[in-house]
Amino acid sequence: MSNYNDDSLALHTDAYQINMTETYWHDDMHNRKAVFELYFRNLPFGNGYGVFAGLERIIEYIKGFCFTESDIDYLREAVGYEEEFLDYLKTIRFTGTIRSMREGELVFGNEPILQVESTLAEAQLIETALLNIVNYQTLIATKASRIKQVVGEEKVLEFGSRRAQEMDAAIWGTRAAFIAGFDATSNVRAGKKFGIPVSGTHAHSMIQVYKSDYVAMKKYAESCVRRKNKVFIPLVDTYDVLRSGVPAAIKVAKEFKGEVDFKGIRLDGGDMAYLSKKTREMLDKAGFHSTQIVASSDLDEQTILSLKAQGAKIDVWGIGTKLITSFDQPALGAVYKIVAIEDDHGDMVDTIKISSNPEKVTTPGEKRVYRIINKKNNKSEGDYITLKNEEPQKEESLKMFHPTHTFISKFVTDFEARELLTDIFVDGELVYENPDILEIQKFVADNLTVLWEEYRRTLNPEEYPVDLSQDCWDNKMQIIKEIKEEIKDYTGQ
Ligand SMILES: Nc1ncnc2c1ncn2[C@@H]1O[C@H](COP(=O)(O)OP(=O)(O)OP(=O)(O)O)[C@@H](O)[C@H]1O
Ligand SMILES: O=P(O)(O)OC[C@H]1O[C@H](OP(=O)(O)OP(=O)(O)O)[C@H](O)[C@@H]1O
Ligand SMILES: O=C(O)c1cccnc1
Repeated sequence: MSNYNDDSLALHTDAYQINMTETYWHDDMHNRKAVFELYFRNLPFGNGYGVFAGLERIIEYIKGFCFTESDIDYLREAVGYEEEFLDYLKTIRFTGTIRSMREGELVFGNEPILQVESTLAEAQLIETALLNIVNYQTLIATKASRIKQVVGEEKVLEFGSRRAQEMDAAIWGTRAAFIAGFDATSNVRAGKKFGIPVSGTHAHSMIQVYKSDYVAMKKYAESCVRRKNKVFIPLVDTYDVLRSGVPAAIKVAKEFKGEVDFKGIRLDGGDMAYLSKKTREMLDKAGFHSTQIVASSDLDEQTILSLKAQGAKIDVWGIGTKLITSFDQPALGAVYKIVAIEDDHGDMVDTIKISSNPEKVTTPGEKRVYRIINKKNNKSEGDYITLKNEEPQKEESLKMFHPTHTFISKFVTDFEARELLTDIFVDGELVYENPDILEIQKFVADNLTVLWEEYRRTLNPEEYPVDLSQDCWDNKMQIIKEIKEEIKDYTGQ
Protein backbone atom coordinates (compact mmCIF):
# COMPACT_ATOMS: atom_id res chain seq x y z
CA MET A 1 0.00 0.00 0.00
CA SER A 2 1.21 3.50 -0.72
CA ASN A 3 1.45 6.29 1.86
CA TYR A 4 -1.37 8.28 0.30
CA ASN A 5 -4.74 8.52 1.97
CA ASP A 6 -7.41 6.81 -0.12
CA ASP A 7 -9.79 9.64 0.76
CA SER A 8 -11.63 10.42 -2.48
CA LEU A 9 -13.00 8.87 -5.63
CA ALA A 10 -11.85 11.62 -8.01
CA LEU A 11 -8.88 9.52 -9.11
CA HIS A 12 -11.17 6.57 -9.74
CA THR A 13 -10.80 7.52 -13.37
CA ASP A 14 -8.58 6.57 -16.29
CA ALA A 15 -5.38 8.56 -16.61
CA TYR A 16 -6.39 9.65 -20.09
CA GLN A 17 -9.30 11.65 -18.69
CA ILE A 18 -6.86 13.82 -16.72
CA ASN A 19 -4.52 14.02 -19.69
CA MET A 20 -7.34 15.27 -21.92
CA THR A 21 -8.43 17.72 -19.23
CA GLU A 22 -4.87 19.08 -19.15
CA THR A 23 -4.97 19.62 -22.91
CA TYR A 24 -8.36 21.40 -22.73
CA TRP A 25 -7.14 23.54 -19.86
CA HIS A 26 -4.02 24.61 -21.79
CA ASP A 27 -6.14 25.41 -24.81
CA ASP A 28 -8.74 27.22 -22.70
CA MET A 29 -11.35 24.70 -23.83
CA HIS A 30 -11.98 23.17 -20.41
CA ASN A 31 -14.99 25.34 -19.57
CA ARG A 32 -16.73 24.85 -22.88
CA LYS A 33 -20.13 23.31 -22.45
CA ALA A 34 -20.38 19.69 -23.60
CA VAL A 35 -23.07 17.03 -23.63
CA PHE A 36 -22.22 13.36 -23.17
CA GLU A 37 -24.65 10.45 -23.22
CA LEU A 38 -24.29 7.04 -21.60
CA TYR A 39 -25.86 4.00 -23.25
CA PHE A 40 -25.23 0.37 -24.10
CA ARG A 41 -25.63 -1.10 -27.56
CA ASN A 42 -26.91 -4.63 -27.02
CA LEU A 43 -29.03 -6.10 -24.27
CA PRO A 44 -27.16 -8.67 -22.17
CA PHE A 45 -28.01 -12.40 -21.85
CA GLY A 46 -30.18 -12.18 -24.98
CA ASN A 47 -32.76 -10.58 -22.70
CA GLY A 48 -35.61 -8.48 -24.08
CA TYR A 49 -35.04 -5.55 -21.69
CA GLY A 50 -32.52 -4.23 -19.17
CA VAL A 51 -33.11 -2.90 -15.65
CA PHE A 52 -31.26 0.32 -14.90
CA ALA A 53 -29.39 0.40 -11.59
CA GLY A 54 -26.56 2.59 -10.33
CA LEU A 55 -28.13 6.00 -9.79
CA GLU A 56 -27.88 5.89 -5.99
CA ARG A 57 -24.13 5.46 -6.10
CA ILE A 58 -23.75 8.01 -8.90
CA ILE A 59 -25.51 10.61 -6.77
CA GLU A 60 -23.14 9.85 -3.86
CA TYR A 61 -20.14 10.02 -6.16
CA ILE A 62 -21.10 13.32 -7.83
CA LYS A 63 -21.94 14.99 -4.54
CA GLY A 64 -18.48 14.20 -3.20
CA PHE A 65 -16.56 14.80 -6.41
CA CYS A 66 -13.37 16.79 -5.78
CA PHE A 67 -9.62 16.26 -5.85
CA THR A 68 -8.25 16.13 -2.31
CA GLU A 69 -4.82 17.25 -1.17
CA SER A 70 -3.59 13.67 -1.29
CA ASP A 71 -4.95 13.26 -4.85
CA ILE A 72 -3.02 16.35 -5.91
CA ASP A 73 0.15 15.25 -4.09
CA TYR A 74 -0.08 11.88 -5.79
CA LEU A 75 -0.58 13.39 -9.28
CA ARG A 76 2.37 15.72 -8.68
CA GLU A 77 4.62 12.83 -7.81
CA ALA A 78 3.33 10.15 -10.15
CA VAL A 79 2.80 12.18 -13.33
CA GLY A 80 4.39 15.54 -12.61
CA TYR A 81 1.62 17.72 -14.04
CA GLU A 82 2.55 21.38 -13.86
CA GLU A 83 1.54 23.25 -10.66
CA GLU A 84 -0.91 25.62 -12.35
CA PHE A 85 -2.83 22.68 -13.73
CA LEU A 86 -2.84 20.99 -10.34
CA ASP A 87 -4.15 24.23 -8.82
CA TYR A 88 -6.95 24.16 -11.35
CA LEU A 89 -7.80 20.54 -10.55
CA LYS A 90 -8.12 21.52 -6.88
CA THR A 91 -10.94 23.90 -7.75
CA ILE A 92 -13.04 21.42 -9.72
CA ARG A 93 -16.49 20.41 -8.42
CA PHE A 94 -19.35 19.11 -10.49
CA THR A 95 -21.26 22.22 -11.62
CA GLY A 96 -23.28 20.75 -14.46
CA THR A 97 -26.60 19.05 -15.13
CA ILE A 98 -27.25 15.33 -15.08
CA ARG A 99 -30.41 13.83 -16.49
CA SER A 100 -30.92 10.17 -15.93
CA MET A 101 -33.44 7.41 -16.09
CA ARG A 102 -34.81 6.58 -12.65
CA GLU A 103 -33.35 3.52 -10.96
CA GLY A 104 -35.44 0.53 -11.90
CA GLU A 105 -36.45 1.96 -15.28
CA LEU A 106 -36.48 -0.59 -18.08
CA VAL A 107 -33.74 0.25 -20.56
CA PHE A 108 -32.88 -0.86 -24.07
CA GLY A 109 -29.98 -0.68 -26.47
CA ASN A 110 -28.89 2.60 -28.06
CA GLU A 111 -30.93 4.94 -25.91
CA PRO A 112 -29.40 7.45 -23.50
CA ILE A 113 -29.73 6.15 -19.97
CA LEU A 114 -27.92 9.10 -18.50
CA GLN A 115 -26.87 12.46 -19.90
CA VAL A 116 -24.24 14.86 -18.62
CA GLU A 117 -24.31 18.50 -19.65
CA SER A 118 -21.45 20.39 -18.05
CA THR A 119 -18.02 21.78 -18.68
CA LEU A 120 -15.95 19.60 -20.97
CA ALA A 121 -13.44 18.98 -18.16
CA GLU A 122 -16.01 17.85 -15.59
CA ALA A 123 -17.91 15.67 -18.03
CA GLN A 124 -14.69 13.97 -19.07
CA LEU A 125 -13.32 13.41 -15.58
CA ILE A 126 -16.44 11.60 -14.33
CA GLU A 127 -16.81 9.27 -17.33
CA THR A 128 -14.94 6.27 -15.96
CA ALA A 129 -16.73 6.17 -12.63
CA LEU A 130 -20.17 6.59 -14.20
CA LEU A 131 -19.52 3.72 -16.61
CA ASN A 132 -17.98 1.59 -13.89
CA ILE A 133 -21.09 1.97 -11.74
CA VAL A 134 -23.76 1.62 -14.43
CA ASN A 135 -22.08 -1.23 -16.29
CA TYR A 136 -21.98 -3.49 -13.26
CA GLN A 137 -25.15 -2.60 -11.44
CA THR A 138 -27.35 -2.61 -14.55
CA LEU A 139 -25.89 -5.95 -15.62
CA ILE A 140 -26.68 -7.55 -12.26
CA ALA A 141 -30.14 -5.99 -12.03
CA THR A 142 -30.91 -7.37 -15.49
CA LYS A 143 -29.60 -10.83 -14.63
CA ALA A 144 -31.61 -10.77 -11.39
CA SER A 145 -34.73 -9.76 -13.27
CA ARG A 146 -34.32 -12.75 -15.61
CA ILE A 147 -34.08 -15.00 -12.58
CA LYS A 148 -37.13 -13.33 -11.05
CA GLN A 149 -39.08 -13.90 -14.29
CA VAL A 150 -38.64 -17.67 -14.01
CA VAL A 151 -39.03 -17.82 -10.23
CA GLY A 152 -42.39 -15.99 -10.39
CA GLU A 153 -44.14 -15.60 -7.07
CA GLU A 154 -41.78 -17.90 -5.17
CA LYS A 155 -39.09 -16.39 -2.97
CA VAL A 156 -35.59 -15.74 -4.21
CA LEU A 157 -32.60 -14.99 -1.98
CA GLU A 158 -29.26 -13.42 -2.87
CA PHE A 159 -26.37 -15.63 -1.64
CA GLY A 160 -23.48 -14.33 -3.75
CA SER A 161 -21.13 -12.34 -1.49
CA ARG A 162 -18.50 -15.07 -1.13
CA ARG A 163 -18.19 -15.40 -4.90
CA ALA A 164 -18.50 -11.77 -5.93
CA GLN A 165 -15.63 -9.95 -7.59
CA GLU A 166 -14.65 -8.24 -4.32
CA MET A 167 -16.62 -6.41 -1.67
CA ASP A 168 -18.09 -3.51 -3.65
CA ALA A 169 -19.53 -5.97 -6.12
CA ALA A 170 -21.13 -7.99 -3.34
CA ILE A 171 -22.76 -4.95 -1.76
CA TRP A 172 -23.92 -3.09 -4.85
CA GLY A 173 -24.75 -6.28 -6.72
CA THR A 174 -26.99 -7.30 -3.85
CA ARG A 175 -28.76 -3.97 -4.01
CA ALA A 176 -29.21 -4.34 -7.78
CA ALA A 177 -30.67 -7.83 -7.29
CA PHE A 178 -33.10 -6.57 -4.66
CA ILE A 179 -34.27 -3.76 -6.92
CA ALA A 180 -34.99 -6.33 -9.61
CA GLY A 181 -37.22 -8.38 -7.32
CA PHE A 182 -35.09 -10.51 -4.99
CA ASP A 183 -36.66 -10.87 -1.56
CA ALA A 184 -33.66 -10.89 0.76
CA THR A 185 -29.89 -11.20 0.96
CA SER A 186 -27.46 -13.19 3.07
CA ASN A 187 -25.15 -10.14 3.24
CA VAL A 188 -25.75 -8.50 6.59
CA ARG A 189 -23.90 -5.30 5.69
CA ALA A 190 -26.16 -4.84 2.66
CA GLY A 191 -29.08 -5.24 5.05
CA LYS A 192 -27.71 -2.54 7.32
CA LYS A 193 -26.67 -0.17 4.53
CA PHE A 194 -29.74 -0.38 2.30
CA GLY A 195 -32.53 -1.79 4.45
CA ILE A 196 -32.69 -5.03 2.46
CA PRO A 197 -34.19 -7.93 4.48
CA VAL A 198 -31.48 -10.33 5.63
CA SER A 199 -31.94 -14.07 5.77
CA GLY A 200 -29.66 -17.01 6.52
CA THR A 201 -29.54 -20.71 7.28
CA HIS A 202 -26.25 -22.43 8.16
CA ALA A 203 -23.36 -24.15 6.36
CA HIS A 204 -22.18 -27.76 6.02
CA SER A 205 -19.27 -26.92 8.32
CA MET A 206 -21.57 -26.79 11.35
CA ILE A 207 -22.77 -30.34 10.72
CA GLN A 208 -19.15 -31.43 10.18
CA VAL A 209 -18.07 -29.80 13.45
CA TYR A 210 -20.54 -31.94 15.41
CA LYS A 211 -20.04 -34.94 13.09
CA SER A 212 -23.77 -35.64 13.18
CA ASP A 213 -26.83 -34.10 11.51
CA TYR A 214 -28.95 -34.66 14.60
CA VAL A 215 -26.50 -33.27 17.17
CA ALA A 216 -25.66 -30.21 15.09
CA MET A 217 -29.29 -29.44 14.31
CA LYS A 218 -30.23 -29.82 17.97
CA LYS A 219 -27.52 -27.39 19.07
CA TYR A 220 -28.63 -25.02 16.32
CA ALA A 221 -32.27 -25.27 17.41
CA GLU A 222 -31.22 -24.44 20.97
CA SER A 223 -29.71 -21.18 19.75
CA CYS A 224 -32.72 -20.45 17.52
CA VAL A 225 -34.93 -20.62 20.61
CA ARG A 226 -32.98 -17.71 22.09
CA ARG A 227 -33.37 -15.57 18.98
CA LYS A 228 -36.30 -13.19 18.59
CA ASN A 229 -37.41 -14.60 15.23
CA LYS A 230 -36.81 -18.28 16.24
CA VAL A 231 -36.36 -19.26 12.60
CA PHE A 232 -34.99 -22.79 12.18
CA ILE A 233 -33.95 -23.88 8.67
CA PRO A 234 -31.40 -26.72 8.83
CA LEU A 235 -29.24 -27.77 5.89
CA VAL A 236 -29.84 -31.42 5.04
CA ASP A 237 -27.30 -32.55 2.46
CA THR A 238 -24.01 -32.84 4.35
CA TYR A 239 -24.00 -36.65 4.60
CA ASP A 240 -27.16 -38.23 3.22
CA VAL A 241 -30.26 -36.18 2.52
CA LEU A 242 -32.96 -38.82 2.78
CA ARG A 243 -31.43 -41.17 5.36
CA SER A 244 -29.88 -38.64 7.72
CA GLY A 245 -30.42 -34.92 6.93
CA VAL A 246 -34.20 -34.77 6.55
CA PRO A 247 -35.00 -37.33 9.30
CA ALA A 248 -32.73 -35.46 11.72
CA ALA A 249 -34.38 -32.13 10.84
CA ILE A 250 -37.83 -33.63 11.44
CA LYS A 251 -36.77 -35.22 14.74
CA VAL A 252 -35.30 -31.95 16.05
CA ALA A 253 -38.29 -29.92 14.82
CA LYS A 254 -40.63 -32.25 16.73
CA GLU A 255 -38.51 -32.02 19.89
CA PHE A 256 -38.53 -28.20 19.67
CA LYS A 257 -42.17 -27.84 18.64
CA GLY A 258 -43.52 -24.50 19.83
CA GLU A 259 -40.03 -23.30 20.69
CA VAL A 260 -38.58 -22.72 17.22
CA ASP A 261 -40.22 -21.61 13.99
CA PHE A 262 -39.44 -24.59 11.73
CA LYS A 263 -39.72 -22.76 8.42
CA GLY A 264 -38.21 -25.55 6.35
CA ILE A 265 -34.96 -27.12 5.24
CA ARG A 266 -32.20 -26.18 2.78
CA LEU A 267 -31.00 -28.51 0.07
CA ASP A 268 -27.65 -27.68 -1.50
CA GLY A 269 -26.70 -30.52 -3.81
CA GLY A 270 -27.46 -33.79 -5.46
CA ASP A 271 -30.39 -34.27 -7.81
CA MET A 272 -32.55 -31.49 -6.50
CA ALA A 273 -35.68 -32.51 -8.42
CA TYR A 274 -35.68 -36.01 -6.97
CA LEU A 275 -34.48 -35.02 -3.50
CA SER A 276 -36.93 -32.12 -3.14
CA LYS A 277 -39.89 -34.35 -4.04
CA LYS A 278 -38.84 -37.03 -1.57
CA THR A 279 -38.13 -34.41 1.10
CA ARG A 280 -41.57 -32.86 0.55
CA GLU A 281 -43.20 -36.27 1.07
CA MET A 282 -41.24 -36.81 4.29
CA LEU A 283 -42.03 -33.36 5.69
CA ASP A 284 -45.74 -33.73 4.82
CA LYS A 285 -45.88 -37.20 6.34
CA ALA A 286 -44.45 -35.77 9.54
CA GLY A 287 -47.18 -33.11 9.54
CA PHE A 288 -44.96 -30.20 8.52
CA HIS A 289 -47.11 -29.19 5.54
CA SER A 290 -46.35 -25.50 5.67
CA THR A 291 -42.57 -25.91 5.74
CA GLN A 292 -40.62 -24.73 2.73
CA ILE A 293 -37.77 -26.27 0.78
CA VAL A 294 -34.95 -23.86 0.09
CA ALA A 295 -32.64 -24.86 -2.76
CA SER A 296 -29.16 -23.55 -3.55
CA SER A 297 -26.14 -24.80 -5.53
CA ASP A 298 -25.05 -23.04 -8.69
CA LEU A 299 -28.58 -22.09 -9.66
CA ASP A 300 -29.53 -19.69 -12.41
CA GLU A 301 -32.57 -19.09 -14.61
CA GLN A 302 -31.80 -22.17 -16.77
CA THR A 303 -31.47 -24.64 -13.88
CA ILE A 304 -34.50 -23.14 -12.17
CA LEU A 305 -36.58 -23.58 -15.33
CA SER A 306 -35.37 -27.16 -15.67
CA LEU A 307 -36.08 -27.98 -12.03
CA LYS A 308 -39.56 -26.52 -12.35
CA ALA A 309 -40.17 -28.54 -15.51
CA GLN A 310 -39.20 -31.66 -13.56
CA GLY A 311 -41.78 -30.82 -10.90
CA ALA A 312 -39.19 -30.11 -8.21
CA LYS A 313 -40.83 -29.18 -4.90
CA ILE A 314 -38.75 -26.08 -4.26
CA ASP A 315 -40.32 -23.03 -2.62
CA VAL A 316 -37.35 -20.72 -2.10
CA TRP A 317 -34.35 -20.26 -4.40
CA GLY A 318 -30.93 -19.17 -3.13
CA ILE A 319 -28.75 -17.72 -5.88
CA GLY A 320 -25.07 -16.87 -5.57
CA THR A 321 -22.26 -17.24 -8.09
CA LYS A 322 -24.22 -17.18 -11.33
CA LEU A 323 -25.98 -13.95 -10.39
CA ILE A 324 -23.35 -11.89 -8.63
CA THR A 325 -20.57 -12.62 -11.13
CA SER A 326 -22.94 -12.32 -14.10
CA PHE A 327 -21.52 -15.68 -15.03
CA ASP A 328 -22.77 -16.01 -18.61
CA GLN A 329 -22.02 -12.43 -19.65
CA PRO A 330 -19.36 -10.51 -17.76
CA ALA A 331 -19.86 -7.06 -19.32
CA LEU A 332 -22.73 -4.85 -20.40
CA GLY A 333 -20.54 -2.75 -22.68
CA ALA A 334 -22.11 0.61 -21.87
CA VAL A 335 -20.33 3.58 -23.43
CA TYR A 336 -20.24 7.35 -22.83
CA LYS A 337 -20.15 9.46 -25.95
CA ILE A 338 -19.94 13.18 -26.62
CA VAL A 339 -22.95 14.37 -28.65
CA ALA A 340 -22.61 18.17 -28.57
CA ILE A 341 -19.92 20.76 -27.82
CA GLU A 342 -19.91 24.55 -27.55
CA ASP A 343 -18.18 26.29 -30.45
CA ASP A 344 -16.08 29.48 -30.54
CA HIS A 345 -19.25 31.63 -30.64
CA GLY A 346 -20.91 30.02 -27.66
CA ASP A 347 -23.31 27.93 -29.76
CA MET A 348 -23.81 24.22 -29.17
CA VAL A 349 -22.77 22.09 -32.14
CA ASP A 350 -23.81 18.49 -32.55
CA THR A 351 -20.99 16.02 -32.97
CA ILE A 352 -20.72 12.47 -34.30
CA LYS A 353 -18.33 9.52 -34.16
CA ILE A 354 -18.21 7.70 -37.48
CA SER A 355 -17.37 4.03 -37.66
CA SER A 356 -17.22 1.42 -40.37
CA ASN A 357 -19.44 -0.58 -38.04
CA PRO A 358 -22.87 1.10 -38.43
CA GLU A 359 -23.77 0.03 -34.92
CA LYS A 360 -20.98 2.20 -33.57
CA VAL A 361 -21.91 5.41 -35.37
CA THR A 362 -23.18 7.74 -32.63
CA THR A 363 -26.42 9.71 -32.83
CA PRO A 364 -25.52 13.40 -32.59
CA GLY A 365 -27.25 16.04 -30.50
CA GLU A 366 -28.68 16.31 -27.02
CA LYS A 367 -31.65 14.00 -26.92
CA ARG A 368 -34.74 13.06 -24.97
CA VAL A 369 -36.17 9.58 -24.57
CA TYR A 370 -39.90 8.86 -24.45
CA ARG A 371 -41.72 5.61 -23.76
CA ILE A 372 -44.73 5.57 -26.05
CA ILE A 373 -47.59 4.05 -24.10
CA ASN A 374 -50.70 3.04 -25.98
CA LYS A 375 -53.54 4.45 -23.89
CA LYS A 376 -55.97 1.74 -25.04
CA ASN A 377 -54.09 -1.10 -23.36
CA ASN A 378 -51.41 0.67 -21.26
CA LYS A 379 -48.69 -1.27 -23.12
CA SER A 380 -45.58 0.25 -24.59
CA GLU A 381 -45.28 0.65 -28.36
CA GLY A 382 -41.55 1.23 -28.02
CA ASP A 383 -39.13 3.99 -27.06
CA TYR A 384 -38.82 7.14 -29.10
CA ILE A 385 -35.66 9.25 -29.12
CA THR A 386 -35.97 12.88 -30.10
CA LEU A 387 -33.81 15.97 -30.20
CA LYS A 388 -34.24 18.05 -27.07
CA ASN A 389 -36.77 20.57 -28.36
CA GLU A 390 -39.27 18.14 -29.87
CA GLU A 391 -42.65 17.56 -28.27
CA PRO A 392 -43.94 14.16 -29.39
CA GLN A 393 -46.99 14.42 -27.12
CA LYS A 394 -48.28 17.20 -29.34
CA GLU A 395 -48.39 14.92 -32.42
CA GLU A 396 -51.80 13.59 -33.35
CA SER A 397 -50.24 10.54 -34.94
CA LEU A 398 -46.64 9.58 -34.21
CA LYS A 399 -44.56 7.93 -36.91
CA MET A 400 -42.23 5.34 -35.41
CA PHE A 401 -39.69 3.73 -37.69
CA HIS A 402 -36.74 1.37 -37.29
CA PRO A 403 -33.51 3.41 -37.16
CA THR A 404 -31.67 1.10 -39.58
CA HIS A 405 -34.42 -0.64 -41.56
CA THR A 406 -36.43 2.55 -41.97
CA PHE A 407 -39.13 0.88 -44.08
CA ILE A 408 -40.31 -0.88 -40.92
CA SER A 409 -42.65 1.73 -39.53
CA LYS A 410 -45.95 2.32 -37.80
CA PHE A 411 -48.19 5.21 -36.81
CA VAL A 412 -49.31 5.43 -33.21
CA THR A 413 -52.32 7.47 -32.07
CA ASP A 414 -53.93 7.87 -28.65
CA PHE A 415 -50.64 7.56 -26.81
CA GLU A 416 -48.84 8.93 -23.80
CA ALA A 417 -45.25 9.97 -24.48
CA ARG A 418 -43.68 9.32 -21.07
CA GLU A 419 -40.39 11.18 -20.73
CA LEU A 420 -37.72 8.95 -19.23
CA LEU A 421 -34.78 11.25 -18.50
CA THR A 422 -35.23 13.19 -15.25
CA ASP A 423 -33.16 16.03 -13.84
CA ILE A 424 -30.90 14.71 -11.11
CA PHE A 425 -28.40 17.56 -10.80
CA VAL A 426 -29.07 21.02 -12.23
CA ASP A 427 -26.13 23.42 -12.34
CA GLY A 428 -24.35 21.32 -9.76
CA GLU A 429 -27.30 21.17 -7.33
CA LEU A 430 -28.90 17.86 -6.48
CA VAL A 431 -32.60 18.31 -7.32
CA TYR A 432 -33.73 14.68 -7.13
CA GLU A 433 -34.43 12.41 -4.19
CA ASN A 434 -33.84 8.75 -4.99
CA PRO A 435 -36.85 6.80 -3.73
CA ASP A 436 -36.71 4.23 -0.96
CA ILE A 437 -35.39 0.86 -2.15
CA LEU A 438 -38.79 -0.82 -1.75
CA GLU A 439 -40.37 1.84 -3.94
CA ILE A 440 -37.67 1.23 -6.56
CA GLN A 441 -38.38 -2.51 -6.43
CA LYS A 442 -42.10 -1.81 -6.96
CA PHE A 443 -41.23 0.59 -9.78
CA VAL A 444 -39.47 -2.26 -11.63
CA ALA A 445 -42.44 -4.58 -11.16
CA ASP A 446 -44.86 -1.88 -12.38
CA ASN A 447 -42.66 -1.07 -15.36
CA LEU A 448 -42.67 -4.71 -16.43
CA THR A 449 -46.47 -4.69 -16.69
CA VAL A 450 -46.13 -2.11 -19.46
CA LEU A 451 -44.12 -4.54 -21.61
CA TRP A 452 -45.87 -7.14 -23.74
CA GLU A 453 -45.00 -10.68 -22.70
CA GLU A 454 -43.08 -11.15 -25.96
CA TYR A 455 -40.38 -8.81 -24.66
CA ARG A 456 -40.31 -10.31 -21.18
CA ARG A 457 -39.67 -13.96 -21.94
CA THR A 458 -36.15 -15.12 -21.15
CA LEU A 459 -35.62 -17.16 -24.32
CA ASN A 460 -35.54 -15.44 -27.71
CA PRO A 461 -37.66 -12.42 -26.84
CA GLU A 462 -38.95 -10.10 -29.56
CA GLU A 463 -36.82 -7.04 -30.27
CA TYR A 464 -38.30 -4.01 -28.52
CA PRO A 465 -38.46 -0.94 -30.79
CA VAL A 466 -36.07 1.90 -29.98
CA ASP A 467 -36.72 4.45 -32.70
CA LEU A 468 -35.37 7.85 -33.66
CA SER A 469 -37.71 10.73 -34.44
CA GLN A 470 -37.64 11.97 -38.01
CA ASP A 471 -35.78 15.13 -36.92
CA CYS A 472 -33.23 13.14 -34.95
CA TRP A 473 -32.68 10.77 -37.87
CA ASP A 474 -32.47 13.63 -40.43
CA ASN A 475 -29.98 15.45 -38.20
CA LYS A 476 -27.80 12.34 -38.02
CA MET A 477 -27.88 11.82 -41.79
CA GLN A 478 -27.13 15.49 -42.45
CA ILE A 479 -24.12 15.45 -40.10
CA ILE A 480 -22.78 12.23 -41.62
CA LYS A 481 -23.03 13.88 -45.03
CA GLU A 482 -21.28 17.05 -43.87
CA ILE A 483 -18.50 15.13 -42.18
CA LYS A 484 -17.89 13.03 -45.27
CA GLU A 485 -17.62 16.19 -47.37
CA GLU A 486 -15.39 18.01 -44.91
CA ILE A 487 -13.07 15.20 -44.00
CA LYS A 488 -9.54 15.90 -45.14
CA ASP A 489 -7.47 13.22 -46.71
CA TYR A 490 -4.03 13.51 -45.13
CA THR A 491 -2.60 10.45 -46.82
CA GLY A 492 -1.20 12.37 -49.78
CA GLN A 493 0.27 15.26 -47.70
N1 LIG B 1 -32.56 -32.35 -11.23
C1 LIG B 1 -31.73 -31.45 -11.72
N2 LIG B 1 -31.85 -31.00 -12.97
C2 LIG B 1 -31.02 -30.09 -13.47
N3 LIG B 1 -30.00 -29.55 -12.79
C3 LIG B 1 -29.82 -29.95 -11.52
C4 LIG B 1 -30.67 -30.91 -10.93
N4 LIG B 1 -30.23 -31.12 -9.66
C5 LIG B 1 -29.17 -30.32 -9.48
N5 LIG B 1 -28.93 -29.59 -10.59
C6 LIG B 1 -27.87 -28.62 -10.85
O1 LIG B 1 -26.76 -29.36 -11.31
C7 LIG B 1 -25.55 -28.87 -10.79
C8 LIG B 1 -24.98 -29.96 -9.91
O2 LIG B 1 -23.62 -29.87 -9.94
P1 LIG B 1 -22.70 -30.70 -9.02
O3 LIG B 1 -22.96 -32.15 -9.20
O4 LIG B 1 -21.32 -30.18 -9.24
O5 LIG B 1 -23.15 -30.18 -7.61
P2 LIG B 1 -23.74 -30.87 -6.36
O6 LIG B 1 -24.65 -32.03 -6.67
O7 LIG B 1 -24.33 -29.72 -5.63
O8 LIG B 1 -22.48 -31.41 -5.64
P3 LIG B 1 -21.87 -30.99 -4.26
O9 LIG B 1 -22.97 -31.14 -3.26
O10 LIG B 1 -20.75 -31.92 -4.07
O11 LIG B 1 -21.44 -29.55 -4.40
C9 LIG B 1 -25.89 -27.62 -10.02
O12 LIG B 1 -25.79 -26.47 -10.86
C10 LIG B 1 -27.35 -27.83 -9.64
O13 LIG B 1 -28.06 -26.60 -9.50
O1 LIG C 1 -24.03 -22.04 -5.32
P1 LIG C 1 -24.20 -20.57 -5.33
O2 LIG C 1 -25.31 -20.15 -6.26
O3 LIG C 1 -22.94 -19.83 -5.51
O4 LIG C 1 -24.79 -20.16 -3.87
C1 LIG C 1 -24.01 -19.95 -2.75
C2 LIG C 1 -23.38 -21.21 -2.26
O5 LIG C 1 -22.58 -20.88 -1.17
C3 LIG C 1 -22.67 -21.94 -0.24
O6 LIG C 1 -21.84 -22.98 -0.60
P2 LIG C 1 -20.31 -23.12 -0.27
O7 LIG C 1 -19.82 -24.24 -1.07
O8 LIG C 1 -19.58 -21.83 -0.35
O9 LIG C 1 -20.31 -23.51 1.22
P3 LIG C 1 -21.13 -24.60 2.01
O10 LIG C 1 -20.15 -25.63 2.37
O11 LIG C 1 -21.63 -23.82 3.11
O12 LIG C 1 -22.21 -25.10 1.10
C4 LIG C 1 -24.10 -22.39 -0.37
O13 LIG C 1 -24.28 -23.63 0.15
C5 LIG C 1 -24.38 -22.28 -1.83
O14 LIG C 1 -24.16 -23.47 -2.50
O1 LIG D 1 -27.83 -18.65 4.47
C1 LIG D 1 -27.52 -19.46 3.62
O2 LIG D 1 -28.09 -20.55 3.51
C2 LIG D 1 -26.38 -19.14 2.68
C3 LIG D 1 -25.69 -17.99 2.75
C4 LIG D 1 -24.66 -17.73 1.87
C5 LIG D 1 -24.35 -18.64 0.92
N1 LIG D 1 -25.03 -19.76 0.83
C6 LIG D 1 -26.04 -20.03 1.71
